Amino acid sequence: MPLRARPGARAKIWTVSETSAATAAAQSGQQPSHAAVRQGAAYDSAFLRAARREPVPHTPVWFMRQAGRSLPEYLKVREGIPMLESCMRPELVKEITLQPVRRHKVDAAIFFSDIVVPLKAVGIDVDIKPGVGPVIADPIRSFEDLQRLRPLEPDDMPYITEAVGLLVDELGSTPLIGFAGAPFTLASYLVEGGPSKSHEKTKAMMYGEPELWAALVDRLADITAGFLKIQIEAGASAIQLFDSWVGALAPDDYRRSVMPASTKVFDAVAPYGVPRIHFGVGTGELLGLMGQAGADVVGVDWRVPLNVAAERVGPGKALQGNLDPAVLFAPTQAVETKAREVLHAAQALGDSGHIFNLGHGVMPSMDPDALTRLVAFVHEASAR
Ligand SMILES: Cc1c2[nH]c(c1CCC(=O)O)Cc1[nH]c(c(CCC(=O)O)c1C)Cc1[nH]c(c(CCC(=O)O)c1C)Cc1[nH]c(c(C)c1CCC(=O)O)C2
Repeated sequence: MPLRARPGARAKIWTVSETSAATAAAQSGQQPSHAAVRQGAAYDSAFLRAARREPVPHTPVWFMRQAGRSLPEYLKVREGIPMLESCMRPELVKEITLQPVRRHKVDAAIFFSDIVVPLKAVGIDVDIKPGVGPVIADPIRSFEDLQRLRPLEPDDMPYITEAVGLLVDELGSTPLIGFAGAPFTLASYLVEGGPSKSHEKTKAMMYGEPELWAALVDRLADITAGFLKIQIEAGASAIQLFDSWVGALAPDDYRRSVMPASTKVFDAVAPYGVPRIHFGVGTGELLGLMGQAGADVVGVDWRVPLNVAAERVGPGKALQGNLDPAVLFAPTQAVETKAREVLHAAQALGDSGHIFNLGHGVMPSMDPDALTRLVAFVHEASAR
């Protein structure tokens, strides 16, 4: 099916070379920054081309949570080192980020860190408990508590700048995806004090104390934007904003209470010209709004077929997804049948504009070989 382009759509935003950070800098009469020159090495990769909706030799593929516990080599290098400490060791971050690239031959690396790392950098007492997730010692529940959420300064995370720099040097033409947690998902951890299924305290604040809520997500937007800027300045050539838990909200509540903060994040990084991906779980009803918040690529979980997602998101944006992660536990032939269905549904986007991924992250108990086989299959089945 041909690309659908409507008048007034941002159809060309990633299709012209002047959107390259280096060229943009050159046109404004400035010397291209170090970051822009580094991004140039990955500029023509299948991943970045697909994100810009340009023709690709094959559908690019990477996996959320590709760096982590499904890999024995990860468990080995992490032995005895707490999660958050490992995020502050640049050589270790480099090694863990590269592990899935070496093993699976994925088309992009995702920076090994965590969405709570910038919260720790501004002084929040947070830990990541194995098998549980982020736990906050003193949850944020009042205006007074908000004072603890100071803005992130450019020099607050030298270990991130160093790790991204090491990685970009090593990755060459393979793009590095930087990421951050979106304001709603970070707010949920901060208000609940830890992982939550119902987000009850978070929603109670959102509905009951709208001014406090607005101030909270606005501060988080600044911290998130700061974390993304640090990664882009150091050489990340795309970013993904994870709003993992925002699927818990109805569209009107998303529009009123979350979208302004997420939009602020996307607007803050727009001048860099790197593709911006937005993802959440169970967000079928929010896909259009999440695109409107400022994403160039909308991540889709497995509950909505990509051709339906394309209709909901509208023209001018690429899609990422969306194989049910649990499919990886089935025999190879079933995995390939389901992966082919994803590729087929993506044809609604035309010959480009699709990045293959799982509908959520790799699970710790997954067989790494099944992931390696899936990458090869996607490359082969989508070769043009
Ligand atoms: C919600 C969320 C978090 N962290 C993240 C999200 C958004 C993505 C999503 O929806 O999955 C983002 C994240 N966390 C991690 C990455 C690294 C890059 C990658 O995707 O491979 C990324 C992108 C490493 C990690 N982050 C974490 C691990 C596991 C740490 C370990 O090895 O013990 C890794 C590799 C810890 C973590 N941190 C968080 C959770 C829920 C967990 C898992 C808790 C558990 O079940 O043990 C918060």
